[in-house]
Amino acid sequence: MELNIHLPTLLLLSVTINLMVGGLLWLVYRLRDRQTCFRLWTLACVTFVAGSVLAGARTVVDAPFVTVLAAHLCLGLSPWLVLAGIHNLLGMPLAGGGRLSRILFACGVLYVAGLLVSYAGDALVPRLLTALWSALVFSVAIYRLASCARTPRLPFQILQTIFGIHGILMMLQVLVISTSKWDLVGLDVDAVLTLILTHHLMLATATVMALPLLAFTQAERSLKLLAERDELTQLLNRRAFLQQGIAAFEQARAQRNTLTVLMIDLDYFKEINDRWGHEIGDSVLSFVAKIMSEELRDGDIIGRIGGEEFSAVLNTGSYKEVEAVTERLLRKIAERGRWLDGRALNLSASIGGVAMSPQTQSFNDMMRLADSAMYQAKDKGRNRSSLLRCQAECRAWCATVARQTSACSRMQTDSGGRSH
Ligand SMILES: Nc1nc2c(ncn2[C@@H]2O[C@H](COP(=O)(O)OP(=O)(O)OP(=O)(O)O)[C@@H](O)[C@H]2O)c(=O)[nH]1
Repeated sequence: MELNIHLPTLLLLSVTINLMVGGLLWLVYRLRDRQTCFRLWTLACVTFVAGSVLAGARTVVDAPFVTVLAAHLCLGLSPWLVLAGIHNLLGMPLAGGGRLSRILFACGVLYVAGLLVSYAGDALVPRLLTALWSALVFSVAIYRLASCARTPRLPFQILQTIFGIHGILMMLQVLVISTSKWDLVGLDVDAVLTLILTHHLMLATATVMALPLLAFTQAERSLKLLAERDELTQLLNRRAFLQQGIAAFEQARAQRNTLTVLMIDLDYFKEINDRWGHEIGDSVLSFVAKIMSEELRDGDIIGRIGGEEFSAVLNTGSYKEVEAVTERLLRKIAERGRWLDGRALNLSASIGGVAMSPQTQSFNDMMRLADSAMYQAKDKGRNRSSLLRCQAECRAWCATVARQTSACSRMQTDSGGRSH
């Protein structure tokens, strides 16, 4: 096999690109609140460049301590730094984080020990050790990226593909080096290793270029979460809840499906605040949010739409199902909220609910009806639910709510308030 790859040129190109991308990552690190992953990835570029330069100096310097040992330590450290950056970005601990981290650490110790023992002898052994170590680190990186199901998936898949090809190449290198001693298949070992090195350099460059893409999509995702979540309960905030509720309503109408809106309000919450303080009040709100998240289904939309007011959109219009859900919610709140943080709080809630019907022309109609049903539950003595049952009843409610709404806007106008 005739290969016309001019290795020094390729090395120079890879070193230049890694230096440029490393510089860019360092700049991002300085500009973006010093996010640690960017510093780790900058160091990964630097160690990769250092390793490549030191290994390349082999032809002019006869000092294996530098051109083999130091070079391979740098080349082995580089993928590990990439992995450490990914861990930092995804918020996972690298050290002390379970069995996989311990195995990786043990393999790292063996790898360094192996280099120390072999660097002065056959040059292929350190190469084999570094290839094995890199393949292991890439496999762990693939596993880590796969185990956190985040959206958008694309940057994760790009990196996983690069790491996958990289890992396969490294294992191929291990295979070629280990069989080279016996010359089993008559391979031109140097040519094949040069080919592998060429791809290795290109993939290493592709990796450092793909990392910022991953970091930026992660940052965008965090911002989106921040904008649509209620800080205290981590449920959807009012704006995001309404947005998702309207979308679910339109979709249900288009597909001739149905859904139910629930309005949940804590009873006598002001007394809890007044008696135990706002901090306890806050933990009560988090407690109710937790119960709702646990008791409702994954596809249901749950939000905190006001102080002590929660709302949910359920993917069902069945009175029986909704009744079972509200009974379960009321029971859990009362049972688990009897004592909270060592205090007798005796929590309860009132729930109003309405299913989609010809009378509910918009999601806002449903919210209004569920709200007035919830007030009916309060009027009837609290700690109960009030669900609008049939179309006739719903029609009557719609008329009442419409009268109340127009009376309210009349009152606002009469008292000098502005109606929009
Ligand atoms: N701790 C805490 N309290 C809040 C928050 N938002 C609103 N509140 C309080 O919630 C209370 C709501 O009181 P009300 O509207 O009178 O309702 P209630 O006491 O639950 O009475 P009913 O609903 O009629 O049973 C007020 O004291 C608000 O200060 C919050 O984020 N944290």
